[in-house]
Amino acid sequence: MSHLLVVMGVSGSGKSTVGAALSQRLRVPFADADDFHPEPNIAKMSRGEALDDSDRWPWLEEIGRWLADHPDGGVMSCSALRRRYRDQLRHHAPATTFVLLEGSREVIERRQAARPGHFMPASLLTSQFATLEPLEPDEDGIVLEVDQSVDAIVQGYVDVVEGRERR
Ligand SMILES: Nc1ncnc2c1ncn2[C@@H]1O[C@H](COP(=O)(O)OP(=O)(O)OP(=O)(O)O)[C@@H](O)[C@H]1O
Ligand SMILES: O=C(O)[C@H](O)[C@@H](O)[C@H](O)[C@H](O)CO
Repeated sequence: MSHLLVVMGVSGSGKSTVGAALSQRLRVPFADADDFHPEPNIAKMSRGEALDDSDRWPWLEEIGRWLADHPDGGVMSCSALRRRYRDQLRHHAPATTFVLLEGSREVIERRQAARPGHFMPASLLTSQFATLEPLEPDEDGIVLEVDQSVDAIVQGYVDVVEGRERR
């Protein structure tokens, strides 16, 4: 079975950390959507301004192309906060599974505060939570709670997928 995943969620939910760990466990390539942002997007977030749909559109096109280029499997860490962003990615790569890292504002805020030197200011967390649209029933998705170790989150993914295969 091939694993083509987008690890999604708000800033600080652990997308980069969990995405890298999942790619190792599944032995598939990893990429981080943060590395695909054009410079003006990084500058905007660094100023404490949230990205809007028009900032995200060309960036999501790049992410979609990466997914389409990895039909045999891959893990991409990408916020993918809105349903229409996920639709845009699925347009490029329909087989993508979205893994939502879900956590309380309290836990995620604490982790962001403890993370040194990242361009994303903690002040944007309110807009990140406000923008996040949960996975809908017709989306291929898995929700994992972030308030556990990275190994436990990875194992949670494996357990869900193995459970699906047995059915
Ligand atoms: N399960 C976990 N347990 C403890 N700490 C974690 C866990 N997952 C991530 N962290 C830590 O929380 C911080 C945020 O994680 P990470 O940078 O992976 O989030 P992110 O969603 O990729 O953020 P961003 O989108 O802003 O880049 C990091 O310092 C990371 O080491
Ligand atoms: O859609 C968004 O608002 C962006 O992707 C942000 O979430 C950042 O890229 C990232 O999470 C930085 O920390």
